[in-house]
Amino acid sequence: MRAPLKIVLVGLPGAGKSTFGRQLARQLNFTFIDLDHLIEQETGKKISEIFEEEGEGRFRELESQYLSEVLEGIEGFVLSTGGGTPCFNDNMELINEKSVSVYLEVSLEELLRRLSKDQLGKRPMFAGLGQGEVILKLKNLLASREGYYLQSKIKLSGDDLSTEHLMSELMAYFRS
Ligand SMILES: Nc1ncnc2c1ncn2[C@@H]1O[C@H](COP(=O)(O)OP(=O)(O)O)[C@@H](O)[C@H]1O
Ligand SMILES: O=C(O)C1=C[C@@H](OP(=O)(O)O)[C@@H](O)[C@H](O)C1
Ligand SMILES: [Mg+2]
Repeated sequence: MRAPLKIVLVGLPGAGKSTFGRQLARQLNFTFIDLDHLIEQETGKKISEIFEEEGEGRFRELESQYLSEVLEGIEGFVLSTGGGTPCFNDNMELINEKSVSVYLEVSLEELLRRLSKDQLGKRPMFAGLGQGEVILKLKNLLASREGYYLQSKIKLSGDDLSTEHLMSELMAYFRS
């Protein structure tokens, strides 16, 4: 039987939720679920196509729907959310009711470095923006979203987070 533990990673785009989540799930021998990937699989559309063809509102509906399906379903998983997931509907409340939420807090400078190397076209939040506009967008997103992220049960700060670090924070959380 799997440990009855549900870990949900939140944070801005580029924080490493998808990358770190996969790594953590492998180490814990848990199921890994990436919410964006699940939505793409279930709808047969890329996230960018959903934004372009059906609008952000429809994406947020799908996001809330699949979030609650995952949280009500199996045990023993690491779920990487999208950067906006905690900030719409009652998603953050649900995440905290059902799981151990973890905020990956990464500096804006490091986020910018990572996203600049990435294909920004895949990320609708940054589509069509130049370098100067990406940093401004990140700042605005942080200002409007940080209040949700900070409701997480565990906060991991730093640009070089390791799974060992998260494991020790998780142990401390369960001991307290
Ligand atoms: N710890 C890290 N150090 C350096 N680059 C990273 C790290 N984690 C992720 N990245 C890179 O940053 C980009 C964004 O990572 P990703 O996991 O997609 O973030 P998120 O899912 O939070 O948006 C990717 O190109 C990824 O390879
Ligand atoms: O910040 C956002 O609103 C979004 C972040 C994306 O996920 P990542 O944080 O994994 O890039 C994805 O869910 C969608 O493009 C919207
Ligand atoms: Mg991701």
